[in-house]
Amino acid sequence: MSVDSDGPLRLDARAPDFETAFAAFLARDRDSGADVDAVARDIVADVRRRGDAAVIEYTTRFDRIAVTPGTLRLSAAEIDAAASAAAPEARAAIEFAASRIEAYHRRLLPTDLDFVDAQGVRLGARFTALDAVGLYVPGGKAAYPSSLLMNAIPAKVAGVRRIAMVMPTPGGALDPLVMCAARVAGIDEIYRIGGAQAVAALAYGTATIAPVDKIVGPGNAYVAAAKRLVFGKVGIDLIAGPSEILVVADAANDPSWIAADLLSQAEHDEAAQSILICDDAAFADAVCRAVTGELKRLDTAERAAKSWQGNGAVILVPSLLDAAPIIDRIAAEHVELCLEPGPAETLMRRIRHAGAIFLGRHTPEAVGDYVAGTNHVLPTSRTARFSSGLGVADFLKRTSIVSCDAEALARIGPAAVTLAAAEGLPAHGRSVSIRTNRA
Ligand SMILES: NC(=O)c1ccc[n+]([C@@H]2O[C@H](COP(=O)([O-])OP(=O)(O)OC[C@H]3O[C@@H](n4cnc5c(N)ncnc54)[C@H](O)[C@@H]3O)[C@@H](O)[C@H]2O)c1
Ligand SMILES: N[C@H](CO)Cc1c[nH]c[nH+]1
Ligand SMILES: [Zn+2]
Repeated sequence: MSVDSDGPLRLDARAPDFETAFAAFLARDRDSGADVDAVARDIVADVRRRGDAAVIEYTTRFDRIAVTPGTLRLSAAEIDAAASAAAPEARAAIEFAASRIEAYHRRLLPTDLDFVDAQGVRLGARFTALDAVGLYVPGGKAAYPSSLLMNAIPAKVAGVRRIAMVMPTPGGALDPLVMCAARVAGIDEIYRIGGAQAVAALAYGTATIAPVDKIVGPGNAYVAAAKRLVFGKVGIDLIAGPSEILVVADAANDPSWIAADLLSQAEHDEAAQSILICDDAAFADAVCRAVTGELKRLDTAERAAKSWQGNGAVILVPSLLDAAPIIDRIAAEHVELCLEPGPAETLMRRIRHAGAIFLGRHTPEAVGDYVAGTNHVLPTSRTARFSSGLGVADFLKRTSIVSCDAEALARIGPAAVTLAAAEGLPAHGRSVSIRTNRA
C-alpha cells in the first residue's frame, strides 16, 4: 500500500498485504458523525412540538430569510416568474432530460398479477400508488434541477396524487432552472424550507403543510439524519451519501478521458470517492498525471482534489475480467467499464453489486446523471449490496389478492387448520374448518 504525495491511495492486488489494505480502505467511514444526529433530533422534535413557528425560526436561522405561515409556500406567480428567467437552452435540456427519464421509468412500471393456481385458488398482486409524497430538493450549496426530475418523474409515472416539494432558498433567491424543472415535472406545491425542519414538517405536518406518506430526495447530513429519524412515521427512500465512481479501464483508453470521469464525481463533495481499477501501472501513472492536468481546468478543483487525494484509490489488478470480486466488494454507486464492447459485456455480467453500470468507452457516468433516462439517485457507501436506485417501485405499494371457492378451500384449508393448531391459535383453525366441515 502506498500514498503519492499529491495522489490517491495505491493498492496492488498481487501484493501480499493487499487483503489487509483493501479491507481497511473499504472500512473507511466517509459519512459525518454523531453531532449531526443530535442536532437533527432536536430540530425534528421541536418542529413536531411547535409546527410552523419552529419551521420559520430554523428557516430564518439557517437560510437567512424572513418567512411567515402565509409565505412558506411559493405562489404560482413566483414559480412562473423564476422559471421564466431560465435560459432557453437550459430549459430545452431540462425538457429533453425529462422526456427520457419519463420514457425509461414508464418501462419500469410493474404489471399486476392475477392467476388461478393448480388447487383452484385465485392469487394476485395489485400495485397502487402512494397518496402523498414529500420531495426534498437540496438547495444549500448548489441547485440540483436534475435531481428534482429524478425524484419527481418516477413519482408522477407511478401515479402519486400529491407531491409536496421542499427546498431551502438561502438568502431568498429562487433558482430559475429548479423552478423550470418543477414546472416541467408538474410540481406546484413548493415550500421554501430545507434541512431537518423541512423533513419534520413533511413527516408530522404543520398548520400550513399537510403531512405526507413518504419522503424522498437527496440532501446533506442533516437531511439524511432527519429522514432516518422520521422513518416509521413515514416511508423514506434510500439515503444517498457522498457520490462515488469506480472506473475499470484498460491501457487503450485516453488517460485524460478517464481522469475527467474520476473527477466528475469527485467534484461533488470532498467526501466523494473516485476509484480506478486497471491492469497497467504505467497507464495508472498516466491517469494520475492527467487528473492533475484536468484539475487545472475546473472551478471545482479544490473540492475535487481533496476528494481524489483523501478518498480516491488506484487499484492495480492482474486481469480486469477477473476483477468482479473486487468490484463487488466496493459495491460502488457508479461503475464505468471503459473497455472494448466484448470484455465490457462479459465483466458487466459478472458484477453483482453496483448502483449503475456504464458500458464502453463512450458512456461517461455523467450521461446517467442527466440524460440517459435512468435514475441518478443510487445507493452509496457499499449499500448497493442490498439496495437499488430510485425507481417507480419506490412510489408504489403491492397488495396481495386471494380468493378461494368452496372446492379450493377444501383443498388447501386442512393444512391451515393443522398449522393453526400447531401454533396454538384455535380461532384461526375454526375460521377455516367452520367452512370446510359444513356437511
Ligand atoms: N445522490 C444524489 O443523487 C444527490 C443529488 C444532488 C445532491 N446530492 C447531495 O445533496 C447534498 C446537498 O447538500 P446542501 O448542503 O447543498 O443542501 P441541503 O438542502 O441538503 O441542506 C441545506 C440545509 O441544511 C441545513 N443545515 C445546514 N447547516 C446546518 C447546521 N449547522 N445545523 C442544522 N442544519 C443545518 C439547513 O437547514 C439548510 O437549509 C450534497 O451533499 C450533495 O452532494 C446528492
Ligand atoms: N452524481 C450525483 C449522484 O451521485 C447526481 C448528480 C446531480 N447532478 C449531477 N450529478
Ligand atoms: Zn454527479
